[in-house]
Amino acid sequence: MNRGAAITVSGCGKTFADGTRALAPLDLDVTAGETLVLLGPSGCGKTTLLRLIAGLEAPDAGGQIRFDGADVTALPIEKRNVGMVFQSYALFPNMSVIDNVAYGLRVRGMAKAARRAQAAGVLEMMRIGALAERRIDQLSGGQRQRVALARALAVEPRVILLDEPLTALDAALREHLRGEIDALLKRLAITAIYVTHDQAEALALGDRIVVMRNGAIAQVGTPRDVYFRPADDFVADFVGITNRLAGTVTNGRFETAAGFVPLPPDLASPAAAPAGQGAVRLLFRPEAARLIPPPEAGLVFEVMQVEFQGARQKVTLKDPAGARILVEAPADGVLAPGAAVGLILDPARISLA
Ligand SMILES: Nc1ncnc2c1ncn2[C@@H]1O[C@H](COP(=O)(O)OP(=O)(O)OP(=O)(O)O)[C@@H](O)[C@H]1O
Repeated sequence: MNRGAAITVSGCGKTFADGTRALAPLDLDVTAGETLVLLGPSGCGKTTLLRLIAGLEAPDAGGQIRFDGADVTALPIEKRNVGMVFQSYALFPNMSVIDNVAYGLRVRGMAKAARRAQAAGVLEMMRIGALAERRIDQLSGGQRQRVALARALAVEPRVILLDEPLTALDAALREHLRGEIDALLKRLAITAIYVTHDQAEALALGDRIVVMRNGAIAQVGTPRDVYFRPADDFVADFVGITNRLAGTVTNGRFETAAGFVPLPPDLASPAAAPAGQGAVRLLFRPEAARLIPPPEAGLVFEVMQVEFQGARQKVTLKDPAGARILVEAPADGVLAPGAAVGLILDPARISLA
């Protein structure tokens, strides 16, 4: 069963009263039931976009937001059937856990016994039933965030909006809760929009990721798209380490100082060539390359540095023009600085810029 709403954002920009332009007018389609992550550096407009979808903020004139086709632009948050979770929890500190979770149901006029039963069910689902009668100020950060999530889900929203919900927690707990949230959102098949500046969180949780920059959308894609086929340098650098080789595209091959790379058809066609032509750059991630013996390779590099990490090793390589790249390889082969190595690139994980 899919109980999530499809969301359409059309021409929604936001300029605040003081003249700050937080969002340029943008379009975005969120599929019913998906988890969409808004990823980007501080100040890029993620929270503003989330607040427009929530109904906590109105878009500039001309913007429109629809849930399952129905225009909700003029509706306040309480009429949109959305649940929200914030980094700061925003719980009532001196109320019990179960009263916090039942709060939204009380506001909707549900009778006491019924709302407590429904809240207790959600607490069980989140595996914090034992905390029902505790006060919020007696809970750990991770427990508070579970309560905040339970409260958002208790009203059975069709959309859940999460703004950096794990940022206040320590690394181990963050990763653990991330897994729980992921499983929960998939099980409920609710539409979720999740704001974060943490790329690992975005890659792990998102069905799709919207990478934002300066109030605009830089790229929308699956985690694999965004990671392996970043739309531009900004996306490539924001979402991990990227190698860049300078060269030219000729006859379906990328030619560079270290040799050549055969291009897959979608990159070799003239239509795929970056604007301007002439010199282009080939982009790939450290793990998209495999080391092989030089005679078998189109690309040959010199080993500069090897960092042994147990199962894997990080190898810094230099091409004849002096450009450096970083490759991650299994640690089974011993590499000596100064040696020549061949490189083969996974055609599905390279891009041109
Ligand atoms: N109420 C407001 N009045 C004026 N400017 C605002 C207001 N709210 C946000 N801004 C500005 O709009 C821009 C986008 O802010 P927003 O909070 O959406 O960014 P963000 O990507 O969520 O950043 P962060 O991760 O730091 O929360 C910023 O320059 C911010 O200072």
